[in-house]
Amino acid sequence: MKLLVTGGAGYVGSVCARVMIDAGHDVTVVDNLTTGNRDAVPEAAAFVEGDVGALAPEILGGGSFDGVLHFAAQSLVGESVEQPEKYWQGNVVESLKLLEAIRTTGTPRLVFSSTAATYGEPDAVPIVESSPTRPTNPYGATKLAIDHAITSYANAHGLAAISLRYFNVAGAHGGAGENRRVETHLIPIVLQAAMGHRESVKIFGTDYHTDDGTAVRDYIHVYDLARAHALALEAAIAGRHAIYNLGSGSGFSVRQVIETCSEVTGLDIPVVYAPRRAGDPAVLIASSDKAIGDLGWEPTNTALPTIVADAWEYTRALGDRAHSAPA
Ligand SMILES: NC(=O)c1ccc[n+]([C@@H]2O[C@H](COP(=O)([O-])OP(=O)(O)OC[C@H]3O[C@@H](n4cnc5c(N)ncnc54)[C@H](O)[C@@H]3O)[C@@H](O)[C@H]2O)c1
Ligand SMILES: O=c1ccn([C@@H]2O[C@H](COP(=O)(O)OP(=O)(O)O[C@H]3O[C@H](CO)[C@@H](O)[C@H](O)[C@H]3O)[C@@H](O)[C@H]2O)c(=O)[nH]1
Repeated sequence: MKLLVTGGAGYVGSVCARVMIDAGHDVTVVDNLTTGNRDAVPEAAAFVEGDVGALAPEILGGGSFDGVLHFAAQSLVGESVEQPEKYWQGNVVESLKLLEAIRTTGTPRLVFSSTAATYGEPDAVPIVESSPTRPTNPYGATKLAIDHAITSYANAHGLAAISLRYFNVAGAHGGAGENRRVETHLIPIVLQAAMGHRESVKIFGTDYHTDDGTAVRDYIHVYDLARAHALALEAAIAGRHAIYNLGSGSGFSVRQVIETCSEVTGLDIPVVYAPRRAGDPAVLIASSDKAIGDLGWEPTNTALPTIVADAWEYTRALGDRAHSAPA
C-alpha cells in the first residue's frame, strides 16, 4: 500500500513506519518536528516537514494513497491540563483538516492513534471498548472528540477507519525508540536516571488506592503495537469505524516499574516523592480481547522486563544522540 504516516518522526510513528516499510509498503512521513527527530524517519521513507493539517491536502492530492496512519499529536497528560489550547488546536483542529483532506481526495483508509486516556478513571479493569468514556484530562478529551469525528466520516462518507486505543507504549525496535527533546514518560526517565543523566526519578503520588499507593499502568511493547497497525490496515472496512484497545493486559505500579528497571540495568535508581500529577487516573489496564479476536493480533512481548530491556539497549546505544533534557 501507499501510506501517509503523520508523526513518523516521533516515537511510535517512527517504529511503525519501519515496520510498514519492512512489510513492503511505500511510506511518506509528514511531521513538523515539534517533538520528533528528523533522524528517526526511516531512510526508505519520503519526508515532508510541516503541519499535517496544512500539508495533507497537497500530499494526499498528489498521489493515490491507500491509507493514512495518523500518529501526529500533542500527547502529554500533564501538559494538556496546563495548556488545553495546545491540545484542542494541535489535535482536534489538525485532525479535522486531515479528515477533510482524506474525504476530498477519496483516500480509503485511516488508522488513528487513540488512547486509554479516552476512558478516564474506569469503574472496573480491565477496560473494554464499551466502558464509559469520561476523560480526566484535555488530552483524552481531544482524542475522544477525534474518535467521534472519525465515526461520522466513516458513516457519511464510506471511510474505512480503525482507532487503536493504546495503553502505555514502551520498548524499542529496529534502532528506533523514545528520544524526545523533553522527556516526561516514566520508563525513559527512569532509564535516564539509571544512566546518571538525571539525579533521581520523581514518583507522582503515593496515595492512590492501589497496592503500593502509586499509579498503575499497562505497558505495551512498541513492536506489538506496530504489528497491530499492519493488521488494522488490512481489516478496515469501508463505511465502518472500529475501535480496539491495545495493551499487554497486566498492570504495573510506578514503584514496580522502577524496581524492574533497577533489576534489568543492575543499577540503583534514586527516587523522590512528589504530589500526584494533575489529570492522572489511578489505574489503567486494557482488555485487548476484541483486537485479538477481530484482528488476529497477538501481543508477544508482554513481560515488563523484556520491554524495559529493549528500551535499555536502545537508551545505551544512543550515546551522543540522546536528548535527555529533564522536563
Ligand atoms: N506513547 C504512548 O504511550 C501513547 C499511548 C497512547 C496513545 N499514543 C498516541 O500515539 C501517537 C504517537 O505518540 P508518541 O508517543 O510517538 O509521541 P511523539 O511526541 O514521540 O510523536 C508525535 C509526533 O507527531 C509530530 N507532530 C505533532 N503535531 C504535529 C502536527 N500538527 N503536524 C505534523 N507533525 C506533528 C511530532 O513532531 C512528533 O514527531 C500520538 O497520537 C499519541 O497520542 C501514545
Ligand atoms: O517522572 C515521572 C513520570 C511519570 N510518572 C507516573 O508514571 C505513570 C505513567 O506516566 P507516563 O509515562 O507519563 O504516561 P501516561 O501519563 O500514563 O500517558 C501515556 O499513556 C497514555 C495511555 O495510557 C497515552 O495516551 C499518553 O500519550 C502517554 O503519554 C503515571 O502515573 C505518572 O504520574 C511518575 O511518577 N514520574
